[in-house]
Amino acid sequence: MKSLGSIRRDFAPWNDPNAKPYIQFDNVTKKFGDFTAVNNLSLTIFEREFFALLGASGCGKSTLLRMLAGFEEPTAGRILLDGQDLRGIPPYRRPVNMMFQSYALFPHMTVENNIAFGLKQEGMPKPDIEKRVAEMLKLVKLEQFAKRKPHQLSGGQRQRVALARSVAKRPKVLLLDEPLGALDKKLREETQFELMDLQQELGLTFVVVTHDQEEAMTMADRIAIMDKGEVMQVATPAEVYEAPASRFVAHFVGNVNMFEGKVAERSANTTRITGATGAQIVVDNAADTSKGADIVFAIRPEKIKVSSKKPADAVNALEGEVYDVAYLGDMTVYHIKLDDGQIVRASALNAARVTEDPLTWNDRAWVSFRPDAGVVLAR
Ligand SMILES: Nc1ncnc2c1ncn2[C@@H]1O[C@H](COP(=O)(O)OP(=O)(O)OP(=O)(O)O)[C@@H](O)[C@H]1O
Repeated sequence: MKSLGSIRRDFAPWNDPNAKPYIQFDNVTKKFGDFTAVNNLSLTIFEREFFALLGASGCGKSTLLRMLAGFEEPTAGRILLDGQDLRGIPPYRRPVNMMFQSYALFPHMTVENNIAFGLKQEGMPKPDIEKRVAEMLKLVKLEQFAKRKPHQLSGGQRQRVALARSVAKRPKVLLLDEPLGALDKKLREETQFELMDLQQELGLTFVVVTHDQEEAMTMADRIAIMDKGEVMQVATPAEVYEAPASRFVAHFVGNVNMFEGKVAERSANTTRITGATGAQIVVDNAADTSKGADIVFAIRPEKIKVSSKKPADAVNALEGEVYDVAYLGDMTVYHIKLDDGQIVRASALNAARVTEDPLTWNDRAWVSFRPDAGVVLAR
């Protein structure tokens, strides 16, 4: 596959066969009574990685994090940190810290005392505490708020205090469970970038739990997509989006169109697929597709072009009718009902203010796409 790399150009230890994993989940199962929250899961995370656990509510992502922190023990399997089995090691003796949401700040304490709290408990000498707190305040850009109490701060500022408090002890690994959950969209996006900067500046390993795919895509080096206590795919955001391993992952992250059919013919480089109603498309060869096999071609909306006339040079062009148009400002989303009844979603960036070939409801339209614009998945 062509470069679907990490956002940090030179950081991809997972591709280096000699790189040693920092955190290892080794066939980990967690049961609560009869219920299996995490099912025989294996996963490796590297030092300095920003790793995201992404999944719907109840898929087991918090349970995984809590086992790493030491608040729960696995029912079976092992968790290793830097080669050491963590079983039996209490939370406070693990080089791991959990960042809780900002409402866990002490309301009666000033910002600086909130940040200093864990250091005092640890018995750090006073001058060292003062130095560390000053460093932390600078890091999260809250120097002028040191003497305020949490209720005198905005939501985003409180979040930064919570962050400063959790990194003050210099844990090697910081665990973040829905860290930006309490923030509104705009602030959330800003804070995502701040978190990424902070992680790089401190050289820490971050494991973040989120159910927000955009958040995971924005921040993480790699994402583990979870479902029902199992990992469905672990990959970079670009790989998860452009090369989803399964229909589940393709649907879970972003929008996707699925063309279902049987392999009609395979030539050197391409596979011809015939759909249920006889329409044919040509796609790049996928591994293991023999003639007659049931397959699905998954393609993202922005890879599909919509036009009023049949594009002369398109390998794949299917005709239909404009069913819906949604103008979103930066882009326009079309729903095209193909003549075989399938509805295709296509999105076009509104790069110019005025469109030359505007399409509207009930217009005849063509959708076209390249053979390499999507991925072939098993049905
Ligand atoms: N202490 C417990 N006792 C019994 N069941 C539990 C316990 N903790 C978690 N579970 C169950 O395990 C499953 C996974 O929970 P977990 O908190 O890991 O999910 P999650 O993916 O983090 O979901 P959410 O996004 O809603 O927090 C859920 O069905 C939950 O009800």
